[in-house]
Amino acid sequence: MATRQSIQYSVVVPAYRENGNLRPLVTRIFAALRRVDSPVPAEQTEVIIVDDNSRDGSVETVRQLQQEGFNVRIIVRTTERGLSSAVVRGFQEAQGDNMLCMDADLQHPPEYVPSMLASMSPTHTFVLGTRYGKGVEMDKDWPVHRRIISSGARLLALPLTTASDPMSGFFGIRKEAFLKARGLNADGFKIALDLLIKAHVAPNAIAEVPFSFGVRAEGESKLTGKVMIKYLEQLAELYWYKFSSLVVVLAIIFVVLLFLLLRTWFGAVSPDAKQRY
Ligand SMILES: Nc1nc2c(ncn2[C@@H]2O[C@H](COP(=O)(O)OP(=O)(O)O[C@H]3O[C@H](CO)[C@@H](O)[C@H](O)[C@@H]3O)[C@@H](O)[C@H]2O)c(=O)[nH]1
Ligand SMILES: [Mg+2]
Repeated sequence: MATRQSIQYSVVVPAYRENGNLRPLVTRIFAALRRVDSPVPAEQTEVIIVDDNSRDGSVETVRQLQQEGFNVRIIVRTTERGLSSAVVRGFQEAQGDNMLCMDADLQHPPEYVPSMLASMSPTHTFVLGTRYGKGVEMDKDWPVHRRIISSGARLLALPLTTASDPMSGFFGIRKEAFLKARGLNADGFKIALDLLIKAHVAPNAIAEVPFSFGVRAEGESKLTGKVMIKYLEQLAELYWYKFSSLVVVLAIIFVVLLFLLLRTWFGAVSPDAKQRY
């Protein structure tokens, strides 16, 4: 097994009740990394599952995978819940300088992991798996209502970032960029968007990798109406985060202009007023 120092790449997987998906996920990730043309060595890569006390056999599956020689470990949280906070926890625990986040349910193809990891560098501190790139399409079985919600959510984020798919759950960030982010909103599902803004990732520091978003292999989605409301709250916070200084500057300009206008107006009126009395 790889030594602690040799780990350069960490794959963080938030997971809740995903036992059935963990074995195919981990074995496919390492199979992709062991290919001769992989740009990233399997020995320098670890997989971290962040599970919220699913108690569905996930711990036993990971233990079995470890015995088979896979560099995978599982963090079981018992007091916290939620996708974004699980990702943040995984990034905090990661040993690699290049950290990738992906879903457990195989909607993010494990075969893309090597190229996603290799796309990160000191100049490209963020890699984004995008469903809106050239030549890719959402899986044809993806429900229409999810496509509509996804497009609406993307539209609302347009003023915040130039990234083509900031809603994506398939993304990576370099450790040094992650450490710059302050006050992350770890509620909800859209941690990539929060990181893009709060780690101050410049547009030219984002590498985009188009991929086709598949359908869930097993189990069910945890994206509920509550998650969508949380997204709107997160957007409001990010708009304020990004534009509040602009609002303050505009308010100051407005007050100064108003003051000058009133002074000119009263200055012009008062001599007449004196003459009349
Ligand atoms: N630890 C933990 N993991 C969670 C939780 N909720 C969800 N997850 C894990 O997060 C991953 C994504 O959850 P899904 O429930 O499969 O989400 P989705 O509807 O497929 O949404 C995905 O696609 C969206 C784009 O349409 C993304 O915006 C979203 O982040 C996610 O990647 C899965 O591995 C799931 O087990 C939680 O409360 N805790
Ligand atoms: Mg899913």
